[in-house]
Amino acid sequence: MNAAAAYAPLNFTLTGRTALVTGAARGIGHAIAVALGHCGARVALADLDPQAAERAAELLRAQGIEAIGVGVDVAEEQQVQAMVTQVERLFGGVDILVNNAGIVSTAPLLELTTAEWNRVMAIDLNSVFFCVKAVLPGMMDRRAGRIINIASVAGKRGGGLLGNSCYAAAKGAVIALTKGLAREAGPFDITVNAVSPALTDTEMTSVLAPQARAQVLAQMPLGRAGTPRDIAAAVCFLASAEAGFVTGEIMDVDGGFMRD
Ligand SMILES: NC(=O)C1=CN([C@@H]2O[C@H](COP(=O)(O)OP(=O)(O)OC[C@H]3O[C@@H](n4cnc5c(N)ncnc54)[C@H](O)[C@@H]3O)[C@@H](O)[C@H]2O)C=CC1
Ligand SMILES: CC(C)c1ccc(C(=O)O)c(O)c1O
Repeated sequence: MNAAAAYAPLNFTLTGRTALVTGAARGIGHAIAVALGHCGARVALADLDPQAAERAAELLRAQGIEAIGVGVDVAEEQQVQAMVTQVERLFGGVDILVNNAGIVSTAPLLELTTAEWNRVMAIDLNSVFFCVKAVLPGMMDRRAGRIINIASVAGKRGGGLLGNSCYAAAKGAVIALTKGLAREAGPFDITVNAVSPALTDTEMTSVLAPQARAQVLAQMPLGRAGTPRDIAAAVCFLASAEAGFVTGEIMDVDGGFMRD
C-alpha cells in the first residue's frame, strides 16, 4: 500500500449508492433505511402494505433523504421482480440489498400447521432467494454490490429457548445461504454478509411474555435488549466501501448472547 492510501481517512459514506431495504416500514428495517440514508444512499423502502411503505419513505424525505416506498410481498417472486424493476427505473441499479423482512413463529413444532411452516419459510427464507435473484445480475454486470441478510441468533443456536424451531430453521438456512452466496458472488467483487441480532425491541418482540424476555436478557452480558439502531450501525459498516474485504461473515450484534 502506498503512503497516500495508508493515510487516507476511512470513508463510510454511501453517496450515489442505491439501497433497497425490505420490511422497512417499521422496526429494524426502518432504522436500517434511515441509517443508510444518513450515510448518503438513495433508499427504496419495501414493505407488504404500500401505504405504510410510502409513509415510511416520507419520514426519510423529511430528513432530506432521497427515498421511495414500494409495496411488495417478498414471498411472491413476481412481486419481488416487479419491485426491483421499479427501483431500478426510479433510482438506477441496486448497489445495496438488505434482506430484512421477516416474521417469527413461536409455536412448538408439534403445534405448527404445515401452512404456518410454509409461510415462515416463504417470508424468512424464499424471499432472500427471490431478492438476490432479482438484483444479482445487475450487480455482476457492474462488478460491485453489497448484500446483507438479517439472520438471528435463533438461526445459530437452533432456537429452542423460545420454542421457535421453525423460525430457527429458516434463519439457519439464511446463514448457510449467506456463506454460499459469498463464494459465488466474490469473484464479481460483491460481498454477502449477515447481521445476527438477539432480542431487539420492535413490534415483533413486543409480544414476548415478560418471563421469556427476562430469560433471554439474562444470557446477554450487556444486560439490555438491542435497539434497531444497534443493528443499523452494523449494516452501514457492511454496506460501506471500507468493508470490501469482509464476506461470508455472520456478524453477531447481540449484546454478547452468543459468547461461550
Ligand atoms: N426483533 C428481534 O428481536 C429480532 C429480529 N430479527 C429479524 O430482524 C428482521 C426485522 O425484524 P423486526 O423489525 O423486529 O420485525 P417487525 O415485525 O417489527 O418488522 C418487520 C417488517 O417486515 C414487514 N414484512 C413482514 N412480512 C412481509 C412480507 N411478506 N413482505 C414484505 N414485508 C414484510 C412487516 O410489515 C414489517 O414492517 C426480521 O427478519 C427478524 O426475523 C432477528 C433477530 C431478533
Ligand atoms: C431474537 C429472539 C428474541 C430470540 C432470542 C433467543 C432465541 C433462542 O435462543 O432460542 C430465539 O429463538 C429467539 O428468537
